[in-house]
Amino acid sequence: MEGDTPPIQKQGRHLNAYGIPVAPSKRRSSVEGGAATSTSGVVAPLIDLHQRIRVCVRKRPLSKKETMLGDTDVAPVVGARTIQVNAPKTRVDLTPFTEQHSFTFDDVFDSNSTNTDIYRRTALPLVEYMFSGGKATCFAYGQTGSGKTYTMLDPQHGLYVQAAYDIFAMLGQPQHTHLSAWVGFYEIYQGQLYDLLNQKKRLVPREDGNSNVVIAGLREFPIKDVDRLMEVFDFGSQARTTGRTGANNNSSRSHAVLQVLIKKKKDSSIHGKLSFIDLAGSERGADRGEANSKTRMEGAEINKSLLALKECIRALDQDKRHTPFRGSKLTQVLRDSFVGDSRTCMIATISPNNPNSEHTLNTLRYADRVKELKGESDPRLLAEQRQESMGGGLASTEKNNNLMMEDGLEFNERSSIANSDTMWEEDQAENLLDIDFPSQMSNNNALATPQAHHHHSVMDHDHQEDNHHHEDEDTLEGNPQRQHYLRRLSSPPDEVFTTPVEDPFQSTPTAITPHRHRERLSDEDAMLSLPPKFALTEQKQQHPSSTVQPPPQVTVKHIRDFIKLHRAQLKELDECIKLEKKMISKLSLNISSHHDFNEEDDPPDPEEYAKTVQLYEDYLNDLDDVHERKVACVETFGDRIKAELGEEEGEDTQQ
Ligand SMILES: Nc1ncnc2c1ncn2[C@@H]1O[C@H](COP(=O)(O)OP(=O)(O)OP(=O)(O)O)[C@@H](O)[C@H]1O
Repeated sequence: MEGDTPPIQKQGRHLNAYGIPVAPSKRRSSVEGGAATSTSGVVAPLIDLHQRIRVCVRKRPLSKKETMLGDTDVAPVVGARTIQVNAPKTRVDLTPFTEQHSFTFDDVFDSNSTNTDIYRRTALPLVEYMFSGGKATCFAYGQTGSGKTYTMLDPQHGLYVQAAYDIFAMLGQPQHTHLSAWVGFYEIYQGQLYDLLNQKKRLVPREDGNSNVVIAGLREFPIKDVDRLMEVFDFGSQARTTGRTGANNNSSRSHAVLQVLIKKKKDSSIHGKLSFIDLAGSERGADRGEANSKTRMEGAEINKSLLALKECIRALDQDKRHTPFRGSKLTQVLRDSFVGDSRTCMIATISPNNPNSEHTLNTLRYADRVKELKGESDPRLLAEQRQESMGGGLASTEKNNNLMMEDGLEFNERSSIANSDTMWEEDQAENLLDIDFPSQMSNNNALATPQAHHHHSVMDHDHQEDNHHHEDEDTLEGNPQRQHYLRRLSSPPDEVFTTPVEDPFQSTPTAITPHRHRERLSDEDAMLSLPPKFALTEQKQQHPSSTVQPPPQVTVKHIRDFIKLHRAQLKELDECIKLEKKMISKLSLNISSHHDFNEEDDPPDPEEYAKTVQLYEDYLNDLDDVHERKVACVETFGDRIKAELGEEEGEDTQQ
């Protein structure tokens, strides 16, 4: 496929992710950087697969149809971490030119990469993390038709199937015999949750007193092997909302969340959680084609939630104290998988053909905003490489994985990983989950459906929850009709599920207050954390502009830190304003270069006019992004000011 890439024209400009020209001398190619090239056999660098946030890109091959239409591949992978987009453009004098953009991510997978290659560097570390007692999320983001479902939920090779093989292999290990796997599958469509395993029953996300997200009414199933998981998954997939868009005849119009839980057999308390998310297509206006208003509304809702997701992960990557979870239902339900000691892996999927270059750029910019790596020489990447070359700092799991990859073992052979307990010792020491999840569970589902309880803060007040029932594991195991589970799945709940769930939180009063939780986070990040609640001395000062008590003790270091934060905030706003100025210049230059646009009597050249309108649309989309960035910045800083003044924080800040 790479051979199809058109040569970059001489007059082409090299731009960074945001379209700002980069001086040629500063460009780094994979060759310069010593990285492998994009052809088969590329070995991605041995980076830390256990970072809190990983952002990877997957490029799919050109489809037969695209090849027949003569489309070319304009997105060459130029290193294990860098991809370029050679966007075809036309100057105002109609001469064609190419805009070249470069992006660097934790991993870039070329079109010849298999789902297994991708699994090894994305979901496998999350599976292991889940067994260590953590919460993790793996999601695919990209334009409609770019391969999200193929990557995430393909019934043969999707990451979830590959993960399932490893999960069951690990459950078979002696140290895990006390654990069992459960699965739930739901979709988020137009801001509402629907259970894909229970006749699309409407679900309500709630939050318990310990900041755990509980999906009220979600039916979860104990899973014994991969076959059963696939059967359950197939059943749920058929219920998923799809539609036809201008870009894909079978487009996912909802976000699908496949939630795998590892529970302790003795009390069904949660040991670990891994969510696979196939996001709805990220198409923008032009893709909607002749779409009706329903499709447009779907598109607007999808865009809103994707924007919220981006801002949340970005806030986490930058260790911002304020994470705007309330921006959408998607981020509300993922909240507990993002806070605390969690792991997130995003796979941005792209279509490499020239007609999709603008969408590809949008996807890559989105991914770039989530985790802003500054080229292959980014200090974060170099630090990891240094660690590797010194032979230290890598989790033993990673070393094992890489050794195994070199050995060419299959992923299910890898599952018999030795010493997984010791591999995760360090993480277990830091694990917050023993506190996040109630430890004294009844025999029932921990996350799925607590009954109404005074510890819950309800996210969605619109709907009353239904009584939750769940399938008794022993009953199912001994059931001779097990192979007919599909029929039972579609039967009314009471036929199958006879054990009402007790409220797990009833017997476990709140173990930790949000306040205590916050204190723990503040240890992690002294700079952005709250000041130590001002409790160290008796000294009292009255702040002139506030009725609440100001900090009794403020150290010079504390003030310096605050000034630093203030400067950082101004810098961020300054960058936003610079970007906006560039955007304005680009658009106004285009308009003023067309004299006929100003002649009222003379209609402008329709082709040029259409290009300008397109430019205007791009400008608005970019403006929207920059505006969100400013809002996030101002809100975060506003929270910090409030905290300095000793005022109460908003709900979202209590992680
Ligand atoms: N890496 C790949 N190799 C081969 N075929 C692929 C690959 N990625 C995607 N495809 C094919 O491209 C088509 C579109 O992929 P898919 O349905 O996964 O896109 P999507 O991003 O999930 O779209 P939507 O958001 O509309 O649901 C499918 O026919 C799929 O089989």
